[in-house]
Amino acid sequence: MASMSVKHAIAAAKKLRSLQERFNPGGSDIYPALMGDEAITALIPSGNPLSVHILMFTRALREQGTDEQYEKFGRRADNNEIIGTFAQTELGHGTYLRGLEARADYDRGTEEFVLNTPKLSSYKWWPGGLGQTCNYCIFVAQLYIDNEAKGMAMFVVQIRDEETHMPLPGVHVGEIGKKMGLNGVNNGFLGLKDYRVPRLNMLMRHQQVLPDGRFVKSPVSQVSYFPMVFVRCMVARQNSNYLAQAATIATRYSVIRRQSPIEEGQPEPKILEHLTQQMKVIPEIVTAVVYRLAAANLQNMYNETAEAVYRKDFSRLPELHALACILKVATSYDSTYGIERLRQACGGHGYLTAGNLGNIFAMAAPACTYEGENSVLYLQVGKILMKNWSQVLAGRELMPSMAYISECSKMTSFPQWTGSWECLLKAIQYACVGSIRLAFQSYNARVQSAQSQTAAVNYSGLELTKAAELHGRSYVAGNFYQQIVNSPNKHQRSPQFQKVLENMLELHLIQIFFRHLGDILRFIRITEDEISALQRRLEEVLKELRPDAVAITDAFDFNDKILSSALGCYDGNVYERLFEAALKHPLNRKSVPDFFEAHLKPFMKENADNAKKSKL
Ligand SMILES: CCCCCCCC/C=C\C/C=C/C(=O)SCCNC(=O)CCNC(=O)[C@H](O)C(C)(C)COP(=O)(O)OP(=O)(O)OC[C@H]1O[C@@H](n2cnc3c(N)ncnc32)[C@H](O)[C@@H]1OP(=O)(O)O
Ligand SMILES: Cc1cc2nc3c(=O)[nH]c(=O)nc-3n(C[C@H](O)[C@H](O)[C@H](O)COP(=O)(O)OP(=O)(O)OC[C@H]3O[C@@H](n4cnc5c(N)ncnc54)[C@H](O)[C@@H]3O)c2cc1C
Repeated sequence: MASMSVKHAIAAAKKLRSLQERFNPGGSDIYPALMGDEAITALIPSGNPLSVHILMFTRALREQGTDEQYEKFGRRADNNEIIGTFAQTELGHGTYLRGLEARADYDRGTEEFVLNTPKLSSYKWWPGGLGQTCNYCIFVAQLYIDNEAKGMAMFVVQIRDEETHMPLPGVHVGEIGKKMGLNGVNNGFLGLKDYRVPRLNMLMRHQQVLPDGRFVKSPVSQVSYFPMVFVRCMVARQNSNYLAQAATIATRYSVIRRQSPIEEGQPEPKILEHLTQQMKVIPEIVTAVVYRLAAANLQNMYNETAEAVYRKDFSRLPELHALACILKVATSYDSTYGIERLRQACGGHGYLTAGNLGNIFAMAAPACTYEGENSVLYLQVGKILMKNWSQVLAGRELMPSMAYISECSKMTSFPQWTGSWECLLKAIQYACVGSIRLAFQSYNARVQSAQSQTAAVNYSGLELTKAAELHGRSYVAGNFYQQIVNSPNKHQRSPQFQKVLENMLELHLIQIFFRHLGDILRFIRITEDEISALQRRLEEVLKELRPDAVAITDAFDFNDKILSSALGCYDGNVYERLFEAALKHPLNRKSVPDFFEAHLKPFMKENADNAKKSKL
């Protein structure tokens, strides 16, 4: 599987290169490469072994290396003359980066770094493509000068000979084993023993080690985390795509499959006529659209911040970090749960490999873990919200994406309930700010009682997580509202199209309201009649969107090859394709399976003989 994936990935990368040269000749714009990576990944159901090379290795060289280091390594990496990965996680540590054990000791005598993974737990473990594909990596290690720890640093390390692909002396590298999915990616392990690299192999755009061993600290240590921020932005885009693929499959299947009359004596309807089926499928279509728009916003913000960082302006880094964390978490959680809901909506056939929903789930699910385990990132955002609440209490302005927190903090109570979109959006924001206030009371009480920040974060973790989750909901719903109601190009839309978008906004806001009704009722009084009115509107908007469901998912424009699903094929010949796939199963090559003579027949005969004996 790994070699097939590499073959496909290389073919697709070549295609990508020719597209780039045509649309972006000689340019360094990474965006076409990402689209290419997305296309490559989508075409290789077992995952793209070049993803981390494209998304992390090449970018780290460009963003963390000096111009000279880019010329020496980055250009060859961009041109796929060398293939690398990003080796940060270890067998013993993934989240707590300050606990990483791999070390780089500077030898000023030879102006080299001596790299070691001192224990088994120090081995790099997980990096994509590390097992067999890569011949280089970015090796993340704790930097030591005269045995004094200086923090994390990144090193360009060649791990295999460029001609023979043999692991170099001092390198122990291989595949970590079978996974739930993505088995074409050859995630690998890497051990280094007294492995020497020249001083100039340490990426030194932001921090330097001078020949005599003097250390020049980075102006902002967090900029070394930038490669992770980028992939978190990409995960938001990629996982909204996975959800859109699954929604397309389940929608198409739901208008082909007929089951169970709704009225006695009537013919069996398409299953999408059942209201409960609409509630399983249509909100997921809308969620895919909502996150795709949020991810596009985040990508623009990433590009602006990356340019600023390149100019040594780090001012927007904290806001990008917060948004990249919250969107990576929200998109990966909601897409993973949504794809499973869509699989269940396809009944038994949803469980068939030919439907491909299981594989889409297996591709989407690890995004809840890689690039920052989701609950750790929720806590990251919770900590940032605590800092921002202190700013609110001090009367200071907040970053734009958190401005609503200031506005809500000035409200002494929630205004008269109207049930309008603005009211629903404000209710989610108001509940978020209420949760932040409660979390801050707990957190601050702990800090005031002399608990350390990390301990206070841990013991306030549940409330911090809730506040972070509601902040994500507020941001995503607010972004969708702005795009639908206040977009500058709204007047270029046909009235029919605008109506479909407004129906999607209505569904998203009501769905989020009901999902967080408990959180909202803690801070806002809403009557039973007002809640029942929203229930009616939910049922109504599902009915309104039902005729548009297929057109919206067709607009995602996934080729049958990308969906790779007998349930979601464009021509709708589901049963024929299911049967065609079944007949291809190896067990159907013979009428009598080999195991009959070898196992089944003797087993049944033994039971028959025993039965006869027991009658005698
Ligand atoms: C086409 C699209 C395809 C997309 C699909 C992707 C395919 C590729 C598949 C897989 C690739 C996977 C790669 C990986 O998994 S790489 C390894 C990822 N590992 C992590 O993300 C580690 C997660 N751990 C953390 O983030 C840590 O908790 C930590 C780094 C935050 C460090 O924690 P700690 O030392 O405890 O520090 P603090 O929490 O106190 O933070 C310090 C300070 O720094 C700020 N900060 C933290 N992180 C960042 C950041 N990323 N950017 C900017 N700023 C950051 C934090 O807010 C604190 O700030 P302060 O309070 O103002 O001091
Ligand atoms: C498919 C896949 C691809 C990957 N690709 C790469 C790659 O290319 N390069 C790379 O370097 N890494 C890669 N990784 C590794 C990934 O980054 C780590 O798995 C991730 O950072 C989580 O770390 P961990 O696995 O050590 O889990 P841990 O950090 O051990 O987490 C285990 C549990 O402990 C909890 N926990 C940990 N710390 C805290 C805390 N402070 N507060 C509360 N709870 C906490 C977590 O929430 C989680 O529930 C990949 C992983 C996967 C699954």
